[in-house]
Amino acid sequence: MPASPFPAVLLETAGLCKNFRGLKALRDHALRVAPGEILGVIGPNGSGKSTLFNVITGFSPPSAGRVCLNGIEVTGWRPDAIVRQGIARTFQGSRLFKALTAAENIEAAAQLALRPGLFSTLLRPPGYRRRTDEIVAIGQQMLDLVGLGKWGDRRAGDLPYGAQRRLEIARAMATKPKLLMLDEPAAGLNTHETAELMTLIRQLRELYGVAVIIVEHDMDLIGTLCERIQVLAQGTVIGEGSFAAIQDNIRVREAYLGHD
Ligand SMILES: Nc1ncnc2c1ncn2[C@@H]1O[C@H](COP(=O)(O)OP(=O)(O)OP(=O)(O)O)[C@@H](O)[C@H]1O
Repeated sequence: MPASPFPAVLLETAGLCKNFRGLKALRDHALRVAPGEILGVIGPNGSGKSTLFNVITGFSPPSAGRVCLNGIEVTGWRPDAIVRQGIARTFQGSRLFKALTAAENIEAAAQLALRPGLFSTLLRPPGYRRRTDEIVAIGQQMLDLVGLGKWGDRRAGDLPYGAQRRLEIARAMATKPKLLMLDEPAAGLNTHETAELMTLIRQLRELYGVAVIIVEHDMDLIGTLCERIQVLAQGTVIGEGSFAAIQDNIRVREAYLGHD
């Protein structure tokens, strides 16, 4: 694996495998992501990108290997514990609470990260009120950030599609992640919305120092935004480097770019 141009390591996977009965969806995966880095993961359909996200974020336990965040091994942890450790994600399809308002969607996520717990909710000890205020403030801050500041009271399900996708990112950011993982964030967006999305992702890194891993089929977005790209095919890493380097990589061309 080529060395990362960033010296520090935030996320590290090693020997990561995921088998579904006979199918090896992920084989001996290894990756290092630095704080604040924007990394793209690309590959043909079925190459293991979503499986990688699921294994890192605790939605699917790996068959072998390890995942470490800031030197702490989080392999096999529950998704909520991984969120509290500092990894947040979005999904390919929307997983918003459609009947809740935009603000409530974000506040629910902030609550998970701040962990008020049943005790606090029932007994409301000193500090409870402050924490509730903090959650509402985070919610508004995140809505403003993604351009939905005036839409907090709208039902999430009533928002236009592009706004729902931005709300998903706001919800993930409300957990104050060190690493944000976006699964096909530009899917279904038009050119203008995709450009806005790229600006937003850069802002998130600048304002919060968050590292971002993006799975995306939109090669313009990947080439414009990502400092480094990892390419998967049939669950295996077949290339890694700058956009120019992976375009020149013969294995990548054969497995992926040649299919355009
Ligand atoms: N829960 C599951 N049970 C069985 N097989 C699965 C499961 N999830 C994924 N797979 C298989 O694992 C392989 C990798 O799938 P994955 O969804 O990770 O690919 P992907 O690169 O994200 O694809 P796409 O670009 O189409 O989203 C595929 O062959 C898929 O059919």
